[in-house]
Amino acid sequence: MEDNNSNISCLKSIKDSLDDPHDSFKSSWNFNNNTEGFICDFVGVECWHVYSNEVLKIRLTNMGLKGEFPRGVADCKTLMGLDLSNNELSGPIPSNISRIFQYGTELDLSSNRFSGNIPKQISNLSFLNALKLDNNQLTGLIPPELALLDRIKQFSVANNKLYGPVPNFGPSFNESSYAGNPGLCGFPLEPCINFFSDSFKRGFIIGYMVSVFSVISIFMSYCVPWVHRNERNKMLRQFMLNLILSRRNKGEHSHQTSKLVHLDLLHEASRETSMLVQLVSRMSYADLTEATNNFSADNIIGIGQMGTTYKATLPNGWLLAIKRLFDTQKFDEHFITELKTLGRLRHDNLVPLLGFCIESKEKLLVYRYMSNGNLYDWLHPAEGEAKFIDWPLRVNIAHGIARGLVWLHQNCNFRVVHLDICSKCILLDQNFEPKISNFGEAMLIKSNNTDWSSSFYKDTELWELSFVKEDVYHFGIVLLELITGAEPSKLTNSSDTGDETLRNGSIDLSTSTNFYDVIDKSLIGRGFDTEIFKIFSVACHCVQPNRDGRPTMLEVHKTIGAIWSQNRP
Ligand SMILES: Nc1ncnc2c1ncn2[C@@H]1O[C@H](COP(=O)(O)OP(=O)(O)OP(=O)(O)O)[C@@H](O)[C@H]1O
Repeated sequence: MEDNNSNISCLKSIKDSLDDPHDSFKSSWNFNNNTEGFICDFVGVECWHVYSNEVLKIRLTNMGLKGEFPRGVADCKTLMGLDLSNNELSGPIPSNISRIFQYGTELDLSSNRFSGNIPKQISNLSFLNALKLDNNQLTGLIPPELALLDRIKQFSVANNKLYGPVPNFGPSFNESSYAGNPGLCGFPLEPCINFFSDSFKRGFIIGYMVSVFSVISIFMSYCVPWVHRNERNKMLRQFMLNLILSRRNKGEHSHQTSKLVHLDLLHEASRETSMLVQLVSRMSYADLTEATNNFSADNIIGIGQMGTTYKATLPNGWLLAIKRLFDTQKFDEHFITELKTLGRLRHDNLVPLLGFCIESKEKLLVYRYMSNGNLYDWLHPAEGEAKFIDWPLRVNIAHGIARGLVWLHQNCNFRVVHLDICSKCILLDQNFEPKISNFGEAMLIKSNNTDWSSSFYKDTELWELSFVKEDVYHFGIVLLELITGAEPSKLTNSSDTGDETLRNGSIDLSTSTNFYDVIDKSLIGRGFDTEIFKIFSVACHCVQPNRDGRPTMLEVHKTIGAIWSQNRP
């Protein structure tokens, strides 16, 4: 009886909240009758059973209805389908949609005037198999969390004003689902790597950024004395050089300096927190506890410097890796940096950061699970472990890491330097595709940044030399590790202390014994020696002490790609 009453008050509330200029449904929704099942005769109402007041579907379509999303549907506890398409409804899609339409399987709000962002909470509608939001005025990013809707069969957001990457749904939808949103990218549309190649898209994004930062930049250009800015730049320049010099030592000074630079960046990044919340969903501690079997020791994948990583399984079968940070403030900065960098980046060669959780003292980062673990463990298997990756796979991995780094350095709307590339932070998915992880040391700037506090990053020479070439160096070490199978610490020492074998790329293969001394013995004589030597030469370029002489990641990526394709069909 209580359910019946709530269904009736649900329909009453919908009737009251909508403007029905052509009297398409209101006159038929007559609440004077009180017999069981009377609401089932209402126009657009379908019940579970004609003799009971339990609403199954509400279909009010093509009626010229005006008003906002009828939040009263929350009282229709048994509602599974809501079709309000082809009306003139406006305003936002409610952010508490997952409570309002808890058991919904079909939601059709297409061809209306709904505006604002698509709420990420839609991803909590776990029974949803049809979501139609096309032909509205929706803006912003499509929440990547929508990819968690594992029952979804129909999906359309065509003809809105959305931008950014499309969600990585398991079964992908075709282009028509996304058409008419000039800023969207990623399969089945143009790859996001070309996001800035189209002038319209560029205009769209830059317009957005410029509007946000123009006030700040105008103020800073005219009000901050030039001398002051110059001195500050000099100081920051010194910071960065110190940072690079001391980073190798991993000493206290390095930590202090990096902290100062990070604080500056965090200050800048904090302006965009609202956008980040759209990208990385906040997950509940209770759900994550359940998914890891109460953080059971059996679920531990590994223990790093910052915390313990657990394998987790969601009720829908999705596999996650959850990094539970040790309870110390020391890692707060890493935690935030990881969220603010990796959280907004989506690329095939970056590990997807799906969410985070902060509850009392707990800080957790949630990633997609990479079933082949990290590259380091494959190159340095424990005794008795039968792990081996052959040369073609190694080149493919190198090529993928380079591709990811090129994207970070040059091709996205944010320029990012990782600053901690190593074989441990290269994760491998089920196909051994490499995914860069661990962005806790990373730095990020907008590519059209005009903010004075970051103007030193616009000094291309400084940015390239201080940071980008640091990533190139670390990538070179990973390449050497792939070629030699040696521990990275050994390689770092060799190149820093002047081992000519590793520092000099111009080794003559026909005469040199050095090359064969250092190469991983298991790779020799399998038809790839010349190719290995060429990659070795690339690695030596990357690790040369003179930063100026190191190639860019774009050059490295092209060279590896060319070497790779020369010998393969
Ligand atoms: N998304 C993931 N999927 C599968 N395994 C992962 C994932 N993320 C991390 N791991 C594994 O969990 C372990 C711990 O990772 P973590 O990043 O904490 O430590 P690390 O890589 O040793 O780095 P550090 O010690 O610098 O923190 C590593 O063995 C790593 O391979």
